[in-house]
Amino acid sequence: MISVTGARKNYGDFVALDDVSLDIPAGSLTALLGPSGSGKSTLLRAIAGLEGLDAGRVVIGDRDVTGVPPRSRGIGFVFQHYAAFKHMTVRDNVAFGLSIRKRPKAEIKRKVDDLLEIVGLDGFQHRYPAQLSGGQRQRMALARALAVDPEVLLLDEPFGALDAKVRADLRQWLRRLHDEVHVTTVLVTHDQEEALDVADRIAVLDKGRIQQVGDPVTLYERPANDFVMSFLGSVARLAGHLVRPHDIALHRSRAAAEQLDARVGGAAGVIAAVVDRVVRLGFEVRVDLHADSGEVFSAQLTRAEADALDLRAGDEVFAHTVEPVNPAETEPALAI
Ligand SMILES: Nc1ncnc2c1ncn2[C@@H]1O[C@H](COP(=O)(O)OP(=O)(O)OP(=O)(O)O)[C@@H](O)[C@H]1O
Repeated sequence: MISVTGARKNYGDFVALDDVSLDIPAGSLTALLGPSGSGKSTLLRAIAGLEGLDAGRVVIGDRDVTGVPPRSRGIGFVFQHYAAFKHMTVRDNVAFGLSIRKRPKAEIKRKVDDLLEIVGLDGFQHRYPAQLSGGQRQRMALARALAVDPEVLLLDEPFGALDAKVRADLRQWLRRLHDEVHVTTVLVTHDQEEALDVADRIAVLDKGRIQQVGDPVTLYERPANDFVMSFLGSVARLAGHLVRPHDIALHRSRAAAEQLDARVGGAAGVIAAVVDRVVRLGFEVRVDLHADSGEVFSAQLTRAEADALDLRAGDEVFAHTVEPVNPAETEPALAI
């Protein structure tokens, strides 16, 4: 377990960490998620000891490491741009931490072979970093960080510089790697999809404060505030209420909308709106609308729902939110 208690960090007048307390369970893969400047890197660097705190404590396992230098904290760290030793082969880069600790040669060989296999670089040991792709280099960085058996693995946007497809592959790979090695891992990301996809716990930060901590489903379905809700997925504003686009139901008839809205107890009432655009996105269909009040919003329907409604630009519809008190009582909101 990692415990951060009452962490404060100021840069001049700017408050980067504002009384942050966070427990990170042993063996978890926890994401620190937030927009640029929210303090997530500062928090990670404080856990690593790369950043001193103005106040607060950091405990790793049963050791208070607050004043302890990074090299003695039992951590492995991977940055967005991994600074590999360019003149060393992949093998020597991964072995580096073990070599300087003067571990026996046979042990180093065994360990490096194992790690290269785990990170999928076992035919690449004799290459130099310049001969690897960006994704391979980050995997080498992870192998190197893991080589010294860290108690904690700290990752600061490790896939941030890679293109979307490689990022998506690597986060799946990181998830599998974590399931295999179980080292307590903290991942900094500004990408909600990455956090939801890979982490078993997410701490959402904004303006140097923790907004909510929980598992991905809880954060998505029961966000603590509007910030968390907006940051974890797309939202629409309907009569002043923030709702997920897939929690908006559309009907052709006002009476049907009112009847269903009364049944589910929707928060926003029934709103007359006009369809601006219907966009098919694979299995889902996004309907862009504007209300009589001028409010612009989007609803997300399944293809079957959209086909049944057969909407075109210019059509009038009646929208309400589907926020059932008891989901068991709710029928699919599609009475036309
Ligand atoms: N050494 C520094 N000197 C002054 N200000 C700093 C320093 N390091 C960070 N900051 C400021 O502290 C705030 C938090 O920075 P931090 O790097 O923790 O944010 P972040 O959430 O990781 O954002 P990003 O995703 O952009 O890296 C930012 O506004 C940043 O400008």
